[in-house]
Amino acid sequence: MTWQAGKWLIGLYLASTIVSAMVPLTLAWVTKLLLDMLGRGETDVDRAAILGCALGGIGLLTGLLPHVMVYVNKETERRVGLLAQNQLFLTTERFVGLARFEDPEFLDRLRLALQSGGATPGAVVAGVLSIVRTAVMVFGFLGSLLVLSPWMPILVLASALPALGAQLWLAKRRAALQWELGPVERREIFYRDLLTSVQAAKEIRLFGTGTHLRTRMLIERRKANHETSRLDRRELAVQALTGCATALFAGGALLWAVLAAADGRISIGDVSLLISSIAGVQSASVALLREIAQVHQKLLLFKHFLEILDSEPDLPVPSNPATVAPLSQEIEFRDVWFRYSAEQPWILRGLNLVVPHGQTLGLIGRNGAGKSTLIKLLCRMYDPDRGSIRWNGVDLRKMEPTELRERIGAVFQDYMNYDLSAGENIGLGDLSRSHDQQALVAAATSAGSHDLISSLPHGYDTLLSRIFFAGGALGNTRGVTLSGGQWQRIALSRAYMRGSRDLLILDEPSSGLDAETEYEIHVGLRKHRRDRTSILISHRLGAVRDADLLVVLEEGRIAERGTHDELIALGGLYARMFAIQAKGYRDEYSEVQQ
Ligand SMILES: Nc1ncnc2c1ncn2[C@@H]1O[C@H](COP(=O)(O)OP(=O)(O)OP(=O)(O)O)[C@@H](O)[C@H]1O
Repeated sequence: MTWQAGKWLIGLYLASTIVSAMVPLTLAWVTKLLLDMLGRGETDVDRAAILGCALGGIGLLTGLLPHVMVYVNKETERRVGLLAQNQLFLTTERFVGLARFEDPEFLDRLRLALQSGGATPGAVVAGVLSIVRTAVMVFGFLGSLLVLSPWMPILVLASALPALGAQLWLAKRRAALQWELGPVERREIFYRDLLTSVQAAKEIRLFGTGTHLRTRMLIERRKANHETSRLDRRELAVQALTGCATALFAGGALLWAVLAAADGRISIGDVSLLISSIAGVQSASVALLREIAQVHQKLLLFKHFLEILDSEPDLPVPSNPATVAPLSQEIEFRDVWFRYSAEQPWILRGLNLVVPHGQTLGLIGRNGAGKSTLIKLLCRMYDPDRGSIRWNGVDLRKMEPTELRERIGAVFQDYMNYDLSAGENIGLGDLSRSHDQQALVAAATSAGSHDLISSLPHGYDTLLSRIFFAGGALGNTRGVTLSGGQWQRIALSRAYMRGSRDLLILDEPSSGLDAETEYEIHVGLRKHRRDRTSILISHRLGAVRDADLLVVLEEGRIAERGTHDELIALGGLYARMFAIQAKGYRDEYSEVQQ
């Protein structure tokens, strides 16, 4: 990935790494040669000038190289970050179902992948190169020490081994801790987002829950802090121990050098070389150990990124998927059983239902009966656990979900409000026509939102947002805030952008609409539905009564089915619910009359 991000960057980084690794060692040797020359009282001006120039060059490189390396490192991280982010979101786009996004473990992994994926490949390459650089330095200095005394490099290496073991253990613990703290940190983020989101601000103020939510957020933060500071303390203890060992070793070596120089066994230049080498080895090995541990930890975290990239598709699609033909026959639910997970109860229990092409199905039932679930299965957001759903007789499992959804227009109960312009909000329904003004106006007119949009300050270009400025040609113009029912009409317009699709699904399309608008929309819908297949869910029975087939769901089973008149004649749940709603309207009407 890093190679893809920029080959020349890697080349430049590698070159500066090797040169910077040679700098301290060269400096130590040039200094030794200069001191020895001065010690011998030599007056070779040319040699002194060469050594002086070498020192100047080393100084220049010492000043310049770190900045070049920081720049190259940051540039690599930026480029790799972009690539990694793209790959991660491409992969999540390939999860065509919903189950993954309702799985806490997946969400924890995704968060870590987002955190580590962007920076890790670049950081690992930088870390590995830095390891190479420090290793070159360490071995160069060890070589210098070998010239002075054969046992000194062995002692240095032996003293570094326990520190390496401890650093690797700490790195593993850190990576594990980040995984363990995933749920804690996600809950903290949840409270933090609540406390700063405009959607939650109203309720939080009304119910006075701000302090309560802030306390909960801080509890999560404290839990995370407690664990991380425990690990930091362990790291401190390890570093203190290794620091003491290093200082003892350096002191001993220095003492030996001074005594050896006093005996005339080594020169002043050798003492200088030994001091530089010991300091060089020790600082380089501290850096080396830290880099090894950090790269190790980053690779452990990067595992989450790779696991997401390698995940199996959430909804299996055959290698040769069936083409999704225009709906010409029927949609059939054949003995469909479904539950959201093995630990949860059955939501649909052996459902058998046929919706013939060109007809309208009205779905009715109490809260939690399974109506929206049935719709989600029909859009192949999940697969049934048992039984099958068939489109023109072909099992949806044999189809590519994205191709199936191309044939469906839908408004879900929990539709989205996008902080985009009114036109964009509607255009998202069909990106291929999102710039077709006529199509946008036609969809908005069918859903009763054209007059509303026309009355906005910039018509279809008006930004519908409380949290952004319009930007572009409209500069710092504030967005417009719509009411709940107005948003619902925009969502309905979005579905109408796909109005020519084979199947139109509307889950509670009019729950927030005023009576007049609801009436207009239903008249429009009736016209639109003619000769088209549609499924309508509504608790307002007046809105679905003229459907070709009404189905009452009760605890995941079909309790009643028939036309409005048949169900009224049956005198069951539908008839009772209809009577209660009709009575409510009649009572209110007679109160108004009196
Ligand atoms: N993503 C989900 N994960 C787990 N359970 C779910 C999920 N979505 C819905 N359920 C459960 O499935 C049951 C049926 O929900 P569904 O939304 O299909 O009901 P509904 O008939 O549309 O209800 P309503 O009229 O209130 O909209 C409910 O008990 C609900 O708790």
